[in-house]
Amino acid sequence: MYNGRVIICDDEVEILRYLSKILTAKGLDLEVFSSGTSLMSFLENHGVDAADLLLLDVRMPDLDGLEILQRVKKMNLEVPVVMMTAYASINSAIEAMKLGAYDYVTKPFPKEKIFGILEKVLERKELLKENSALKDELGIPSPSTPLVFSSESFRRVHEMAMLVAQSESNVVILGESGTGKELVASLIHNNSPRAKERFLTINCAALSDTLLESQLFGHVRGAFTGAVNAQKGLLDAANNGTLFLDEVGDMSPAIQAKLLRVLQEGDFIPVGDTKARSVDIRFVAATNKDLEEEVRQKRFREDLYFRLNVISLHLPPLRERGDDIELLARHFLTKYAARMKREITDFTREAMQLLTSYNWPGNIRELENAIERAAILTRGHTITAETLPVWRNPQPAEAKTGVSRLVSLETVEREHILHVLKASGNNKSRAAKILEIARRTLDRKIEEYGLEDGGSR
Ligand SMILES: Nc1ncnc2c1ncn2[C@@H]1O[C@H](COP(=O)(O)OP(=O)(O)OP(=O)(O)O)[C@@H](O)[C@H]1O
Repeated sequence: MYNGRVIICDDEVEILRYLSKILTAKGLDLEVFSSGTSLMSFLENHGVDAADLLLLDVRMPDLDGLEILQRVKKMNLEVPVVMMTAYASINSAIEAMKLGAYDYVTKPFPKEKIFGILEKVLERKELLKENSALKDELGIPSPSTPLVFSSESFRRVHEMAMLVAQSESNVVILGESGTGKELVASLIHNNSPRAKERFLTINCAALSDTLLESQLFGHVRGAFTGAVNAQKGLLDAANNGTLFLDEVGDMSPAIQAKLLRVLQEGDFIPVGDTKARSVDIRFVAATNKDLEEEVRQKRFREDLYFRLNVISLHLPPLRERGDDIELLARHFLTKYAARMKREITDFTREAMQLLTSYNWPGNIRELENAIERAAILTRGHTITAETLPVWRNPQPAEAKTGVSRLVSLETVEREHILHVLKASGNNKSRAAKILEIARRTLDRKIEEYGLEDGGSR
């Protein structure tokens, strides 16, 4: 018998029946969904609700398993995700592993396969518990990724960040998606007097209001439907340390008001509680929105803006960082070649030329994905231009919109959306942000232009 909780999502009723039968027989608690959208609305409102495993079908008509996996990762929901796939879609399973899935099973699978995974997952949970207790005792700071740069524009930001780190001031980091805002926030923390304390992060755009509120402030038992146990919030957990508020510009007015109290009074009240708790936290916030404009439009509170924005850092987009493209490309090549145990050591001149002449709307994250992909596709010791297919054609945003190519506005829009979707690893939330349109608008356009299957129409 096992002691745990599993969430299952599959549109095939037979599979749901089979899994429900074998898992409940082992004493597991289940939460069952027959469509991706119903699972997502549950996750948005309740998080993973202390589940130990999420079993997710890859192919579902309404919402693809891979898209759900990406959203789960973006929401920082801590649950191992196991993808269930038909043999024919094994490529999606491999893609899922790259996106951070814990494992995958091919249908039809014997029950021993699922039990084997469950045992590993439950054992891992125990280990993590011990581990985090140990880390708490020792106060070990989180390890940080090295910042790679040589450009003058980034050197100035780095210098400023190191200076700012010494102070106790709150900081706002501005910059396009994927420019390294979170990495710079961790650099500030790791070089600050709080370095031995925790650095915690939360993405304010990825969570529903209710979930964001309870993640930040915590809640008492029974505070709302589904709050089976009391839960400490991130403000409690980050006490004496640094809290990174990613996409702060997307915070609702109600949560902005509650957060302002923390900044002004140094205390907060968990959801459903009556007593305030004092905290001492340094806030680093990031956004790719124009916060001043948000304040002018009355979407972001001015008082909160002034409290957070004591110092602001502006991260330049990759296309304005000159030599950094080559340096970063080499850095990621070393990283992924080592990870794949492959001896790939260089780029052909043509490949490097493509990399340095591209405009990188998804910035460093896009570059990193591109190099990882190229390393997978490369057979020899050198990355060739052929492994960078996205850039073999001129970019729609630039060259294709020139007068020499007389096409309709619709064609340009379709191509550009497709290009940004690819560049963002098919992450629609990120693509919508790059395109500066609402996620709903993007969904509508994807449907309109038939881009769901990668635009093969
Ligand atoms: N200077 C750098 N050197 C090495 N890696 C970097 C650098 N800057 C960013 N990265 C890597 O690029 C990726 C994106 O960085 P990060 O998540 O910090 O960007 P972001 O601006 O916070 O993105 P978003 O706005 O989408 O949240 C990460 O994997 C990060 O490790």
